[in-house]
Amino acid sequence: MKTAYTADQIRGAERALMALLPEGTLMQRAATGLAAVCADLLGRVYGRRIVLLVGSGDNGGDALYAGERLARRGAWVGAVLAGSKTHEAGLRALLDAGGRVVEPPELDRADLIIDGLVGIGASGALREPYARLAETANAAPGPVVAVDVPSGADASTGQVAGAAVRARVTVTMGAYKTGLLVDPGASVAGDVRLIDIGLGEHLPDPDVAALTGGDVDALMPRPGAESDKYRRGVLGVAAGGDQFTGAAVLAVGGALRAGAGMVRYAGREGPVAQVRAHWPEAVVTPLDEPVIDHVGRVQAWVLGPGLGTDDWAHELAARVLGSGVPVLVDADALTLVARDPGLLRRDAPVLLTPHAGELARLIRAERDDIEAARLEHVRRAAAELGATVLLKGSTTVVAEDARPVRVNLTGTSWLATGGTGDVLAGVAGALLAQGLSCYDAASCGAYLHGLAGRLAADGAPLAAADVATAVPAAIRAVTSATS
Ligand SMILES: NC(=O)C1=CN([C@@H]2O[C@H](COP(=O)(O)OP(=O)(O)OC[C@H]3O[C@@H](n4cnc5c(N)ncnc54)[C@H](O)[C@@H]3O)[C@@H](O)[C@H]2O)[C@@H](O)CC1
Ligand SMILES: [K+]
Repeated sequence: MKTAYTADQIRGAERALMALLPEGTLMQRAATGLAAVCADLLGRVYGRRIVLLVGSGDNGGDALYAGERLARRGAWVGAVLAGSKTHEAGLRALLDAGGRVVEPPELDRADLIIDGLVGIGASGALREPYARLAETANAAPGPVVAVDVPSGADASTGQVAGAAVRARVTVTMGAYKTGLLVDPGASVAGDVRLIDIGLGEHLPDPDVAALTGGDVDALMPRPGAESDKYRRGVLGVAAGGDQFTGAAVLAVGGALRAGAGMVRYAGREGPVAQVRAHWPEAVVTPLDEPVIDHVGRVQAWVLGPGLGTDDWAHELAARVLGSGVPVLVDADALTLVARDPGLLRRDAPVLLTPHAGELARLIRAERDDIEAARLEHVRRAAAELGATVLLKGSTTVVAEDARPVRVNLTGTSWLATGGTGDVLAGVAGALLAQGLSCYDAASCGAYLHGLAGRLAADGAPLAAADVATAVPAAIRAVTSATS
């Protein structure tokens, strides 16, 4: 599990550790790690031009001491002092090592820029002159290495309220910060390298966590000698309408590839014909009326992709949510639930899988506000709706009351194409039917779906059906990486 923490949590751990160590030890550890990453990025240190952006706090101190180390290895190092004050001992160390104080135009001639403007001590949008320096660094030809977090991205939330440094690499101290795993912070952080400064045992329970392939492998249900198709998990899919027949095909396709023992599809005439034609493996029940009594036993339902939002769909949603098994609610069913929240009053677990627009309707918020503060809104939704919520997007996040938010790191922008959400619903639904909790089914489903997207895209456009096809390869990849 890759775990991440808020600024306050990191500060608490740092205080506990600092009490045990001579003053300045942690900053020296941080600077050593930072200088090593910079040297690695440069390839050759001697004779290279390195410009430090130095803010008034300890983030600037880290940059200055790393600059000292690089200057001792023969680099030309200049520091732009941006704050009203400067870490004095750090500046002295840099000057003693042959470094110098320079003006911002030097940024344009740098082979490497180190962003030590602000770290976990930042509050709010970058003020001047920091904001302007961040923009200048972004426009300069040399790569930027951010110290701890890219200045301008909130360490605790990943929110970017104004200008922010766009880093090639972020060297983060002691532990990942939440804002490095969640967009937009994650996308300005570049490649994140973690420097161990010894915080380990002082860290509390994480704020957010990201599954690794090994975690998914450990959570994935596997058939045993005693398994049969019923015991492996039967998923019901109530999706598709006469208008959107493809959603049903894609959701069933995702489910069939993710290990369900059986997929039962129930729907109207149009999608029934399509599902039958694509998936002879699925057990298909045409519905004349919106009832599910004759569909057969299922261990979980996927409800909603392409279903429509008319009275018929509402009645079917009420029947499915009235069943006693876990239900994944997606797409049109989210619209139905937003209109009629009473549908969610049930004892069995619910997993909601909205994108930002759908979540906006569910919790009466603005879509843009949700995109800007994904963690805050997904947590609020889980608490208010009493459900597990998977918020889709450039970083997919999964919230359930009182658990760390799970962040998915496997996605690719190529997945932003029609129908991939239907496949995700099928994959996560199949995991629910196999007995995973909503929290695990959602986060493993997002992981496998993202990885399948990467495998299917391989740097080129993909169609949603390709993602479903690649799900077994994604499962194999997590298994072979850990066996
Ligand atoms: N505390 C520790 O033990 C360690 C801290 N380390 C470094 O120290 C950093 C934290 O240092 P600090 O607590 O001094 O805080 P920072 O250096 O992150 O920032 C605080 C300074 O920035 C200014 N500031 C805050 N928000 C601003 C904004 N929006 N625009 C412009 N200026 C703003 C404040 O006035 C203050 O002077 C970490 O991110 C890390 O880089 C590392 O050296 C590891 C050890
Ligand atoms: K920084």
